[in-house]
Amino acid sequence: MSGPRPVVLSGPSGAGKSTLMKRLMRDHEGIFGFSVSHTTRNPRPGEEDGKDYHFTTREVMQEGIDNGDFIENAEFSGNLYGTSKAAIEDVLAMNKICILDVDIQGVKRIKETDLNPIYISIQPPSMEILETRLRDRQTETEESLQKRLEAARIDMELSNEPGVFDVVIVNDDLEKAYEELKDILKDVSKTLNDTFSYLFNKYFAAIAA
Ligand SMILES: Nc1ncnc2c1ncn2[C@@H]1O[C@H](COP(=O)(O)OP(=O)(O)OP(=O)(O)O)[C@@H](O)[C@H]1O
Ligand SMILES: Nc1nc2c(ncn2[C@@H]2O[C@H](COP(=O)(O)O)[C@@H](O)[C@H]2O)c(=O)[nH]1
Repeated sequence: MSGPRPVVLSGPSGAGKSTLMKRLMRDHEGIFGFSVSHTTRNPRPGEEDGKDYHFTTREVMQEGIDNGDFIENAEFSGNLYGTSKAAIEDVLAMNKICILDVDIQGVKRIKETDLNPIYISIQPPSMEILETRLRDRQTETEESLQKRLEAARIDMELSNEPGVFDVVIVNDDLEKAYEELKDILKDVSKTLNDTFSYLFNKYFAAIAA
């Protein structure tokens, strides 16, 4: 795939990936584009089909997977999630930096492809704080909350293994985590291809103005 180098954001459910990513996209409109995943879970209040996710059924999604339409897919907390080739191509076609939000299984599968993204893990300060954030978000049943906490324990262990992520950000203070994320994207841009550097130059010229 051609175009600017994508960015994978991963980390436990409730760590703050969507919060950080939405802010990045809102503050720097036209620079970043979200790879809209498919999922078989039900939409949450306020979530829009085609914007937050492509909400679908297991049968339809499985058919797409069997047809080779997905670069990766995973079972998470009782539902199927996946990144379609079209989701990424749509963003790259607009010459935007593609941001993917995937779990640790997705990270492993993407490493087997030629996507070559920057891998960033967003981690919570502790399991206790993660649980509080997930409960306060009020999106989960007790059963799905427990599944997410179990997955989080595995994720937190794996994220510390050398070579899995390029960077790990601990999202304790939201402002600090956001600044760190912006700094990483700025630093990484120096080593990237011309298109990406061009976009970053455009981006930093815009925020300096
Ligand atoms: N630094 C922070 N301090 C306190 N609360 C936070 C912080 N960052 C995020 N939150 C809150 O924690 C909750 C979980 O954040 P968010 O939904 O962004 O997590 P996520 O990693 O995207 O989760 P998921 O993978 O389930 O989509 C939200 O209610 C959000 O407002
Ligand atoms: N492997 C993939 N994981 C994905 C994808 N889209 C989202 N996710 C991850 O799922 C969990 C739960 O998300 P939620 O929206 O139900 O809270 C979270 O860790 C996401 O990162 C995907 O396409 N592939």
